[in-house]
Amino acid sequence: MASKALQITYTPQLKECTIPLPSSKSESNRALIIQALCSDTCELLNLSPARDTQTMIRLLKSEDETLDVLDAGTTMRFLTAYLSVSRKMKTLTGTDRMKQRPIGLLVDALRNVGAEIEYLEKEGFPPLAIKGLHEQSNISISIRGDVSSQYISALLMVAPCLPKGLHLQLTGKIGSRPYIAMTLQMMAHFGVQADWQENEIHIAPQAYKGNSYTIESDWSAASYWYAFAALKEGSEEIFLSGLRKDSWQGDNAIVGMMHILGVASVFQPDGVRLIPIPARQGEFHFDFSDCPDLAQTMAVVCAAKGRKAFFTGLESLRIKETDRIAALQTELAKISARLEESQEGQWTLFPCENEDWKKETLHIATYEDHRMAMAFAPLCTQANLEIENPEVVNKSYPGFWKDVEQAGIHLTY
Ligand SMILES: O=C(O)C1=C[C@@H](OP(=O)(O)O)[C@@H](O)[C@H](O)C1
Ligand SMILES: C=C(OP(=O)(O)O)C(=O)O
Repeated sequence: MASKALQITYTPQLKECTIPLPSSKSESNRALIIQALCSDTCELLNLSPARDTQTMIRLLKSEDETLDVLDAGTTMRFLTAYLSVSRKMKTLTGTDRMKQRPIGLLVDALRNVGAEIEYLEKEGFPPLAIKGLHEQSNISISIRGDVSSQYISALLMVAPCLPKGLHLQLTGKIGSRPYIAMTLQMMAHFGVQADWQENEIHIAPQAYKGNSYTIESDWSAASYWYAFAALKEGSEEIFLSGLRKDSWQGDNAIVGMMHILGVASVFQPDGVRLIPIPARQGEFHFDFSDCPDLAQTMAVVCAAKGRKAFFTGLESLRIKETDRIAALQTELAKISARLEESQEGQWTLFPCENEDWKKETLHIATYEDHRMAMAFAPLCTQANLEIENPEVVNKSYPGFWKDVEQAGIHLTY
């Protein structure tokens, strides 16, 4: 859906500001599935305003035969497992892009457990017809760990509700590992124990227990504010509310990454203060295997700060909201920066070669990917910007542009 582009005025120095941040869509979508599987009352506080979470809330209540997840990966994957065990006959569909995002490994795993699921268009991809699980066939199954951790989280959340429980063997490299840990931590909070030893996770049949849970602010959303802090001039502080030092979200890895790029984090009981410090010298190595959603933020900051960096762990980026590698390469070229693969899995970020791009308005395409819009927005500290389809941010952070205005940045729609 094309909309008018958003003009962002060049603003090198931001106002001192407090950014409320949305709460985590990853935590919210897990909490909602657990609540749906729990027969006691679960009180969920501070659920995310993200479209992905609002879609999950709506679809869990829906009586419709066809459920449309739009572009929400976790909603698609978690509902596939949830509907299978709750014996609901539903069709699950999504956007054109969702129909290109693979789901075969999860469907195979659920079929191995005994679920009946059919592909309605292309083998291995949504839309799916879910017919439910009548009798559990296998207790022990294996699944690759290197494609999407969301398949694993989906299986884990339904595992205690299976008549015989589940023994899951993860094969190959495990990507996005903190998201798996988050799933198990949230399950433990609602009374379900799991045993995770190396590549094997065992969950006995057991019931979720009612509890209340307050969702933390979203660390992936926080990363864009770290980027503003790293690129702006002046000593004004940015305060990010609702973030915890002992977070369950792996994207709090942004704290360490940005420390070497010149942003210190001071934790307070109600959030974190971002304070400018001198950046470390030299070239940087960043591994995004555990935190793929930070790759776009870091690529833009390294490019604009003129820092050459070596990136690994980008494998999953090609199957997200867009092919994020291709999107990054195209947009970084507009600021004379490059992201190139030197050997398989090893990427080099060559920073901006010149500053010519700062002289004119920089047009950024967003590829129906919220993270492209938010990762490039901090470049308004360097040049006038124009962001295509700014409403893409609604997927995870509907208040993003309002928060940008709070930082003293002028927007024109
Ligand atoms: O489980 C989750 O909440 C998520 C897991 C990650 O996906 P992958 O496991 O596919 O890398 C991440 O990129 C996504 O934004 C959210
Ligand atoms: C990859 C993402 O989301 P999902 O896979 O849940 O669509 C994301 O939010 O960056």
